[in-house]
This record gives sequence, C-alpha cells and structure tokens, in this order.
Amino acid sequence: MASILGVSSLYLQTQRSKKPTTLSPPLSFLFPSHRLTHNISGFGGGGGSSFVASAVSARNSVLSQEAFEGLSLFDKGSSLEDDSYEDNELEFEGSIDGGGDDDELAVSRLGLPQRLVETLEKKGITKLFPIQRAVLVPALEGRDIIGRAKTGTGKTLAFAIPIIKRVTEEDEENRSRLAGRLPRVLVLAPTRELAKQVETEIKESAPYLRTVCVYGGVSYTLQKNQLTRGVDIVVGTPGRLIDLVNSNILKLGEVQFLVLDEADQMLAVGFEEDVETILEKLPPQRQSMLFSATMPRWVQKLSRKYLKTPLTIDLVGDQDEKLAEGIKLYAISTTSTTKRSMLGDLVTVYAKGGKTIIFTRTKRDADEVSMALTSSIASEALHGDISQHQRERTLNGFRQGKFTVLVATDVASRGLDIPNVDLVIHYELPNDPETFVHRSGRTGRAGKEGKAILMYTNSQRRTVKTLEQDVGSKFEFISPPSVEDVLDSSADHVIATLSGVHDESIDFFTPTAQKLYDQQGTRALAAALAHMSGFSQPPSSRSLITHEQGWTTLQMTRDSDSSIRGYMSARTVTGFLSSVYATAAGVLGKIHVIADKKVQGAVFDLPEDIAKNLLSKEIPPGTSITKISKLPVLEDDGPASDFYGRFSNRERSSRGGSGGRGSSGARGGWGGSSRSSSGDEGDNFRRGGRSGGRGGGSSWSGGGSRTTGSDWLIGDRRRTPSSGSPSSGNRDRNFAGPCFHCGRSGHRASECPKKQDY
Ligand SMILES: Nc1ncnc2c1ncn2[C@@H]1O[C@H](COP(=O)(O)OP(=O)(O)OP(=O)(O)O)[C@@H](O)[C@H]1O
Repeated sequence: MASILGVSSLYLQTQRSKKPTTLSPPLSFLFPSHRLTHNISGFGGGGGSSFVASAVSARNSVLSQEAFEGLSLFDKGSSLEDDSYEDNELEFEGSIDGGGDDDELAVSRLGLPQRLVETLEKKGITKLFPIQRAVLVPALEGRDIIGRAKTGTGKTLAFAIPIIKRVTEEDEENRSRLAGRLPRVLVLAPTRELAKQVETEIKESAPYLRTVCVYGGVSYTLQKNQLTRGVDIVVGTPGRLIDLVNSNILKLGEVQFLVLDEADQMLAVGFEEDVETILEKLPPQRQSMLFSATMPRWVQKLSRKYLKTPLTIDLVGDQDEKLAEGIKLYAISTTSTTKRSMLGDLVTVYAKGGKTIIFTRTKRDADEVSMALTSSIASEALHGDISQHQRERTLNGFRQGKFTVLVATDVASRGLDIPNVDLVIHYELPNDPETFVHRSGRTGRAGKEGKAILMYTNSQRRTVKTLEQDVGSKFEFISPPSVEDVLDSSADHVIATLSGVHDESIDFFTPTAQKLYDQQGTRALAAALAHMSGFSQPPSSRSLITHEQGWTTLQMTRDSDSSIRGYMSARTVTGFLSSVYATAAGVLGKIHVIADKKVQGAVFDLPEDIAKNLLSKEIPPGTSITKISKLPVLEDDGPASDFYGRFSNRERSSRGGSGGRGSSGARGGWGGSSRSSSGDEGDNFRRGGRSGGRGGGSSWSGGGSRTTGSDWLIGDRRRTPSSGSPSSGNRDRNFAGPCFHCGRSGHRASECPKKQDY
C-alpha cells in the first residue's frame, strides 16, 4: 500500500479558525469518500463549523475505503444533517493489535509533527490503537466528538494526538510562544489521579508544550505561578479549576479545544454544576470532545447543549462483551470470616509476584485489608481520606514496584493507568456493572493479558449470574488455592526474584553456598527457597471449601462398581463417617455433594488432625476417602440462572430489543445513569448484593444435621480447630435422609441392615 503515499492531499478549512488545516498525504487514506460527504453536509447543517474538501482523487477514495475495511470500520450510514447526535454515529470494531495494513498506520506515517512522532515512539507507541485511528481524522477536521471505547484501549492519546498536532502546527506557523500566554486546551477529569495521569501522558508526548495540571488538595500558589507563566494545555478537576477561574488566575478566553474525560464519572462524583459553570465560560468557537463509558441523562444534556453536531465514535457498541480482550474472569465463593485470610493466597497464586489491585467498597475495609496483608505481602491503601500528598506517593510507589498490592476503594477504579497490573481482586461486589468493568479494566491494558477475581458470598450467587449477563463475560468458578498451589507459586516467585540478585552479592555468598551444598546437597537450597517463600514453618492445611486454616477437605466417593446405589446427600456422609470413625462425624465442617452424577460423591471438611486419622483408617470396600487439592464442580456450584435484576441500579432494557443499545429510554444512550449515591468514593457506595436468601442449596453445616428445618445454609462456620469446638462432642442428629450404603431412608449407615456385608 506504499502507493497511498502518493495520493493528493486533503485540504480542509474550518470556519471557526478561518485557517486551513492540511491533512498530510498519508492521513488522507484514512478518509473514505463516503464519510467525507457526510461530514461536509453535517457541518453545514450543524452550524458549528464547516470545511471544504478540495481534492480527493478517485484512487484515493478506493484506497481509503480499503484502509477502513482493513480496520473493520463501518459507517452506519448516518446523516449529519440531523441535529441529534445519535444519528451521527460511527461504530467500529477492531482489536488493539489491529490488523490490515498496519504499516500504513504507523505513527511515523500519519503526517504528525516529527517531534511528536519521536516522543510517541520513545514511549513505545508506534502505531495507533483503534479508538485513536477512529478519532484522528474527524478530530483533525475540527469535529466535536463523543467517544467510547473499552478500558485501557488508549482513549487519552485518542484526543491528545490530534490536539497536540493542531497546537504544535499552530506554534510552528506563529512561532510566538509568549510568556503569560493563555491556554488553548482544557481537559477536565473527574479525579485528581486521573488529571495527573492525563497531564503526564500529554507531557511525555509533547514535552515542548507547556502543560499544567490543577486539582485540589495541593498548593494553590504553585499552580497559580505555573499558570501565570504561560501555558498551552490545562488539565484539571472541576473544583479547583472553578476556584482559579473565579479568582481570575485562569483565563479561559482562548480555549480552542475542550476535552471532557470520563464525563459520566463527573456526574458520579457530583461535579455536574462545576462542569457546566466551566463550560459556560468557554469561547463558543471551540472544538469539544467528550469521552464517557455510559450516557446518563446529564451527559446527554451536556452533549446537546455544549457540543456541536457531535460525531459519536463507539467502539463498544452493542457488543455483549464489555471487558477489554485479554481479561480472564474468575469468581470465588467466600464467607465474611474467610475472605481476608484467602486474599494472600489468591495474590500469591494468581499474580505470581506481579502487581495486584484489591478493590474494597469502604475506606475502612481498604485500610484493614491492607494492614492484614502487610504482614505477608507489601501493600498500601488508597482512598479519599488519605491526604493528596500521600495518595500520590502511594501511586508512585506502586507504579515503581516498591510494593505489589494496592488496596483501594473505587477512587482507583476509573481511568488509572498503572502498567503491568496482573491481577484485580473485587474484594466486594461492585455497586454496578460499570464499576465492575472499570475496576477489572485496571488490568489487561494496552492489549496485555490480565486476571480479575470476584469474591462473593453464598447470598450473592445470583447476583454473580446477573453480573455475567450485564458484562457479557463468563466467570470461571474457582476454589481457594490449595497449600500445594501456594507453595508452587511461592517457589516460582522466589525463583524469579533470584534472577535479580546482583552478581557481586552472589560472589560474596558463593563460598558459604558451596560449603552448605557439600554438607546437605539440594536440601540446603530447598531450605533457602522455603525460607524466602515465607514457609520456614510448614504451612497449615486449608479448607478448599471455606479456606479456613487448620481444616482439610476430603472427598468421599462411591466406587463405580459398588453395589451401593442411591441418593447422595450430606446425611449420607455423616452416616458413613459415624460408622467408620464417629469422632470425625462429630466435628464435620461443610459438606457439598459433587455435581457430576456419574461420580456419586461428596466433599467435606474435617479438622486437619482428624482428617489425618480418618485417612489412616481402613475404609469399607465400595467407598473411598481421599484428600483433594482441587474442588470438583459441586452441586449448585454456579449461581442460579433464572434471576435477573437487583444487582444494577440502572434502568434495564431488553437486550437486542428495539433500539438495541443497552438501556431503554435514553436517546442515543448507552445505559441509564450509573450514578452512585455520592461523590465520596468508597464508604457511600450502595451496600451489598442481595442479602438474606437461601444462597447455595447444597451447602450444609457439619455436625451432621440441619439445625433448623428451614435453614439449609447454616451460614459461616465460626468455630476453629484451635478453639476446640469442632472436636467437642457429637450433636444430636436426626438421620431422616437416605443411608449412604443402601440408599434407603430412615436409618443411618452405621445401622444399615446391609452393614454386615463388609
Ligand atoms: N497506540 C498505542 N500503542 C501502545 N500503547 C498505547 C497506545 N495508546 C495508548 N497506549 C498505552 O495504553 C495504556 C492505556 O491507555 P489509556 O490510559 O489512555 O486507556 P483508556 O482507554 O483511557 O483506559 P480507561 O478507560 O481505563 O481510562 C497507556 O499506558 C498508554 O500509554
């Protein structure tokens, strides 16, 4: 496609600047002729700006078409003469890896200013991501844009690249970069962290422009000085921006480009009024771009009021799958008592030494979880009660790898771009599906792979199913990591860290290592690995069902050729144990029946020492008892499938129904308001999934019986082996269920008439 470089250039003129903007030849192939026609008429009708396309050769238009087809871009055939923005929609598909003639889309071949190309390449950005490709041409035309793309797909540079190009070229023509100059670009972001990050991305891409970031919680004077010295681009949060505007320090009279990043989040954090106040103060002749994950009514209102015939570029569209490619989802059942103790193991096994973000719903939880982890894994908390200074220190430390686990409230769920986060853990169910998508999107960014684990309790099982439907992805239901998994992963991690040990240090320790090896052989190395992994003492066994320490999960299975048949239940297990080892029957923990009917078995928890004793006993033929390291699929292991609702606070619509765009009602909307209850991240989010309810139907408490007639889920076991309670005596049991051996009801296995058979 090198011949594309020879096609005639496209000459555009925007009414607002009265200044021609030339798209250099390589860019013109991004410009299909059919879209060009729309755009011309659209600008005429919209009244915001207009342009004249002087020359597009026939050859160019064919090649342009091909280029777009190569990118799987398609025009919905909109007419921009209609004022309603939903008619000005382009939907695109495309993976971050792109496809098609990507060489032609290399940043070096798009006619961008050379110094911008160089800095982008230095950042490792050599070709545009789909949202960047889609935004580039209309943005350079001067069009107002509403953009939407999945997490981590490069939305920041999607608006930054065309703006930097325009500002840079203007500077090159005027050469007048006066001290005290007023900003030409204003970017609004909903949180301080996000504003800082956008500033960094722009500064790294265009260090030759003056970019200033303003937000609350830090020195006003410093920001004032930076602004008065002269500035090209201002990035900020609405509150501090208003203060600076009101005190006449920040003058917005020369702003040509406005960007509203994460517009729906502005609403969620209560910035509606501030945003509108700022927009009212901007020159009407400007270009505006708005990026938003959802289109609540307020964002729609903003678009109608402040954007001119905006072009909607939606890379998510009606796709069911809302998460970025490359994010693998897991779900794990926990109890309120065990979830904290399980975290360390999940991090060890699933992040394997990489970075993890754990999301909690409250600030207090973030503090407590971080404190609890710190004894084993370096971690820090991030939430709105922490001073701005400390928040920045924490984020920098995390970025630099000074600690590997960040425990955060949803203050960190939106927009934060921390490279190489391997794992996200939802310690609590998020408030709504959007939050789930954004939290999960802190991993698997820029085309990389990542994992997200959702922790849920039994009463939230149906909510998990609802969430699957909402985000269009399936969870893999996992068991808590076994001791063996944890040891394996710890060893892998330690081995990986060994490669970072400096040669000089190795030289220093070599004589001692040699002596040790001569004395003890590989045992010396194994001891060192165990110690480095934090396992100087052997790890205590953990229940695979509840993850409580000191418990072991065993599996009881009827042999396939066994003559014993019949319904398998919790009573079958207790009955059988009573017959072979009554002590075990008295201290049973959770029991679950295996879902696979061909297996005829159940899993159950016993205190570690009792489990050991049981395993050493002779088990009657026809039945086997084994220690397992991975849970089989259990009865009712996945959430019920016939429930929909109550999880999300959004309006719901029938998927694929008329309108087909997610939520109902909203004109051109992607969903109803995802607004949370207040601007404070964390503590004020709506609590909990569904409370109460029966939860999983096939979970029983130990001790052999249902303690109350109606309560099949006897809740969290609060006893621990160390408290001695599991071992403390048999409770009265009423074996109304079927006998494990013969399958008939009315007697326990120990009283089975067939017992003499073995
Ligand atoms: N063309 C590109 N090539 C390689 N890396 C890129 C490219 N564009 C952006 N990136 C990198 O991808 C990462 C994610 O980008 P960005 O933060 O803009 O994503 P986003 O779409 O805004 O995500 P979110 O929705 O979570 O805010 C950043 O580290 C950015 O530097």
